[in-house]
Amino acid sequence: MSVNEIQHPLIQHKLGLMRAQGVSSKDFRELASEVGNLLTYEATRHLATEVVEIEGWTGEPLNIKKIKGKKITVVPILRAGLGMLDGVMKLIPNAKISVVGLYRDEDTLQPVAYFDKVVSDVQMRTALIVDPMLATGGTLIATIDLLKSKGCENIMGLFLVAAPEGIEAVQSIHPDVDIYTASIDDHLNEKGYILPGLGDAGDKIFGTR
Ligand SMILES: O=P(O)(O)OC[C@H]1O[C@H](OP(=O)(O)OP(=O)(O)O)[C@H](O)[C@@H]1O
Ligand SMILES: O=c1cc[nH]c(=O)[nH]1
Ligand SMILES: [Mg+2]
Repeated sequence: MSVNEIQHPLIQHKLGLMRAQGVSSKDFRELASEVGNLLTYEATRHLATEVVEIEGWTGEPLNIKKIKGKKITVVPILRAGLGMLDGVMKLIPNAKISVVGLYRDEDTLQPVAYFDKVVSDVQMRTALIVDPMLATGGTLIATIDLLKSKGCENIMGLFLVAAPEGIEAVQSIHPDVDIYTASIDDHLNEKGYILPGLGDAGDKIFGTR
């Protein structure tokens, strides 16, 4: 498993704006999408390419590079993952989308699964899980369990913010999954919120509460 904290100035600048007290839902949503886009650029850096011959604009044969072999399915985790989805899809518009729905029980902090619609050929694809927050890791572990139970073997996750506790939990159970995040934050508080974190990302994206 590789854990990648992306230090790009654009990502750090945009994430900093998201952390401000009183940030509007409109700004938070736009920034979540933009950082999701930039994280996708980083996470796809190592996709294999192959050379194929085409007819170039002069009519002469020309060798170009195309992304090779395995295709991607993007896996947004409802609800908050939807806030990053359009930014991700702008870079990989032909990817299939596998939606999963889980929420974290506020008292037990355990993930509760309520929906999944995973593409039928997920075993032939790289899954790119998308969620703003990796806190205790329970939601991510449950999502990876689901994808693996359907035969998916290549899994990556994109997160705006990740807690060290959650990364460690995921690493101990799913050491093969690569993580890309804009920030590994400090710690979880007693309610399982990431500090300094972003607060409740789902509520900010959807304007609830
Ligand atoms: O790592 P964990 O401790 O499992 O917590 C992370 C999960 O919590 C948040 O979702 P939430 O339960 O708030 O659902 P929502 O997206 O519907 O707001 C977040 O978007 C992750 O899915
Ligand atoms: O800090 C956190 C932890 C879980 N879910 C969130 O939205 N924020
Ligand atoms: Mg939430």
